[in-house]
Amino acid sequence: MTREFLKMHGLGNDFVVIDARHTPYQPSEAEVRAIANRRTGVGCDQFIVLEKSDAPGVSAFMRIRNADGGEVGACGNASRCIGWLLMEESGADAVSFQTAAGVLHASRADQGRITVDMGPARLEWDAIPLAAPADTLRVDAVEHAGYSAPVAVNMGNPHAVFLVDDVSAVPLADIGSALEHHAAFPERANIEFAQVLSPTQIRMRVWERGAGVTQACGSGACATQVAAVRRGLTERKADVILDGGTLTIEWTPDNRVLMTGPIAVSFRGRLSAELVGPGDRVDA
Ligand SMILES: N[C@@H](CCC[C@H](N)C(=O)O)C(=O)O
Repeated sequence: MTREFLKMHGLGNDFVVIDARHTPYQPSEAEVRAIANRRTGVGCDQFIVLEKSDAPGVSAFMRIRNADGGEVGACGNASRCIGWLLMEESGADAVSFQTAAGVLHASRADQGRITVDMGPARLEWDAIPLAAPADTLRVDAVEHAGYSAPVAVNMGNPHAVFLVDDVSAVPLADIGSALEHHAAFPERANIEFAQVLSPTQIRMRVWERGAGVTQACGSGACATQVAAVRRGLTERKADVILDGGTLTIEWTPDNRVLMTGPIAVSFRGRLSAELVGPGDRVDA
């Protein structure tokens, strides 16, 4: 038998989710790329594997891989999806689970939405990480195609947020890759362009590391709200409007970043035999 998967998304940022809590599954980068391929595979922005965790007080471990196969520390939209799955399974209204970047806490919010405490925003240059010491409020070393001095924030993964006057004018697909791979970011970076509409509303577009332009990025929305508060542009709680919909983000005075938004299940399926090597098949 091949592996069963669940296709889920958060505001159009979509995931193939595999439950490997009983039968371990660690596909190679090439295998993840094949599954994520929208023409020949299932198609997704991120590939999520739910694994067993022996850590106290957590329900599972969430492993996150980008469409390019690389493993990363955070994915806000998938965290809401996994939080919801684990709560549905247990019947609880709150759950904790582990990621490579730390333990996350998810809970039910209004209108079927899910809140995830995405943990602290890291703002030190070497936590982003940047290649050299710099003020993360304006990283002057970064300049490309007329866009410069982003705010750098680590939300378990690296983000560079450019605050601009007109986000719709940004040629994101043309310049995203060069910024992701800028020499200032030794681990590459997720790139956000954001326009503050009011003290409680931001419009944001994203180029994700390892995935390109996506409909939404939860950790990117968190980084954007942190960046806007740091620049004195928004209140502590604001709506971040992405191409795929809206997330409410609150950066608390004790440095927790709370993200609230919807989740969706698209369909359940099985990976075809070509996408799963013989060694990774599961018993019927
Ligand atoms: N879509 C995600 C972020 C996924 C990881 C990111 N591309 C990275 O490389 O760090 C989100 O919703 O946060």
